Amino acid sequence: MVSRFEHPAGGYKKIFETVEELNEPLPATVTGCIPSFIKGSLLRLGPGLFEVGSEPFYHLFDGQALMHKFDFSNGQVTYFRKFVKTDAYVRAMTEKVLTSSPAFSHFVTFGRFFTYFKGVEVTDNCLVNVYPIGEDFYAVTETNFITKVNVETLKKVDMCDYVNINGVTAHPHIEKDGTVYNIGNCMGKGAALAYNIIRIPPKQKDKSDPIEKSKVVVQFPSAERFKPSYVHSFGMTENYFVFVETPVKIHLLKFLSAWSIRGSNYMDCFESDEEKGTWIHIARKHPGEYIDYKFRTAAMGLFHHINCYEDSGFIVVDLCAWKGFEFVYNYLWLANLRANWEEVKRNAMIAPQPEVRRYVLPLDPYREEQGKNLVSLPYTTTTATMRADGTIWLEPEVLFSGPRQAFEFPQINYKMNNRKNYTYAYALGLNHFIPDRICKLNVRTKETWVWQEPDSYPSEPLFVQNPDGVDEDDGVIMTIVVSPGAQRPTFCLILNAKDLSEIARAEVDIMSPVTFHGMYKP
Ligand SMILES: CCCCCCCCCCCCCCCC(=O)OC/C=C(C)/C=C/C=C(C)/C=C/C1=C(C)CCCC1(C)C
Ligand SMILES: [Fe+2]
Repeated sequence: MVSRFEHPAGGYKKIFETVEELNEPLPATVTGCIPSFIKGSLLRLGPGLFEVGSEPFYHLFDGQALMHKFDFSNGQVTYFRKFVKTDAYVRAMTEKVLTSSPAFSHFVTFGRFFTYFKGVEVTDNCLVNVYPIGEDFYAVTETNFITKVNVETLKKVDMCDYVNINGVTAHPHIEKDGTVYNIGNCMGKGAALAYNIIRIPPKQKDKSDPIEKSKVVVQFPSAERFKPSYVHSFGMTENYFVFVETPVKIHLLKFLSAWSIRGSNYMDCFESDEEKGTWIHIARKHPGEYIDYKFRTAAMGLFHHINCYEDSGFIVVDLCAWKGFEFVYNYLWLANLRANWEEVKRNAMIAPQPEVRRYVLPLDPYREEQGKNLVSLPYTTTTATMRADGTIWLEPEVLFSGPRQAFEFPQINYKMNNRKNYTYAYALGLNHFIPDRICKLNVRTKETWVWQEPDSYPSEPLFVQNPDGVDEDDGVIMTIVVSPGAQRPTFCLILNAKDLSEIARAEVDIMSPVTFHGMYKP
């Protein structure tokens, strides 16, 4: 599952360049045969504006949110994109005029692009993901601001108006009835630091906005009094929430002062705890109740959970880990990503290394004597051992490991197998942080499949189930690929999820930048 390609021509630099939005959809050229069940839209978010006037943004996550849409109807495909008209975007466009003024000497990535809320400035630049709440769709980042969209920007919503939270992740779990669960930092407001799980109910019979009925269902305590960890996603089984508290910490003082110091960047708010390792917490879902088991493991970075499920008194937690305590975002400066290939490789040599891992958490950890492995699931080498101090030490099973070859931005057949003992995971392959292939992993046998083409840069692979299918991998993978040297450089690629063979592609004669996350809207 490692990359077959080197990228000496540096074509990947183009996916970190500014593009313009469109005024109307572009028709795409289709090759192959689009499956008849693909009738809907592929929606994706990412950065689209990487500078303001002559002043550049510096970090991958600073670019202004651009929403992409491929529409599928009767085998015909169109492509459309629009910047989300957030306050951050409007201010960037205003600054664009200002930067031509000689009085404007120093551009501040962070301070200038954050909007005020209750005395603290927080960004609404929703470049990370899009997901449904009730009958609406929201473009999101990781702060308290989410933006209602239908490609056009509809309205900005502040989650602080409804729940005690300082941000929510871009990775909620959504149940079959539309109930949304999410997690976010809760920085005090009279209480200790914590992480709150919130629940947004599904579409309401009385047509009211479900967001108004959002509730905190359970709270995880913070390992450190003044330094919460950065949280990007969480796990959810039938009956439990799983929260991995990594050593990447938000330094609160720096966080609060960052807004008032010119030249400060949100990357300055993070620091790594080199000693604490990783704490894994669980909580019961119905009713919400924190369970004070002290699961501990070695330091790791974590952005994306793959899947979590219960099996015979255990919780199985599969995730895309990054070894060690260093923050991977420190390697995602645009200067690093736009560097020449040899330098890109050199940077990735010293960065944390990726690994797909399985952890198993015993739900009854006190039944065995100290020092014995508590995990008795027959299909995994994972261990959990009670120690004298009452902590339970976890050792993972490695499901996939390739130095500097990440299996990241993972997806599963969420509809059929989320929260279940599943077999297949799909992901974007990162070659020294450059996205250059689509991967599939059988988490039981560790068998792998790859789709890859020279000088082509795909994005997160979304799984869409064949409605007539029975197997977990009866369906297609949809991804947006950018091939900068091609005549039609952007295309939506549809792969057979069984073996990652190509079914169809819909190409447009326009360049596109990188996208992070998105969804298929039937
Ligand atoms: C698609 C390919 C990209 C190419 C390179 C990728 C390399 C990736 C390597 C690891 C995986 C990383 C996954 C990251 C995925 C993602 O989508 O990240 C986007 C995250 C963003 C934009 C985060 C923004 C966070 C903000 C604004 C946080 C604000 C906050 C604080 C700084 C402290 C207090 C809380 C609050 C307000 C949330
Ligand atoms: Fe993410």
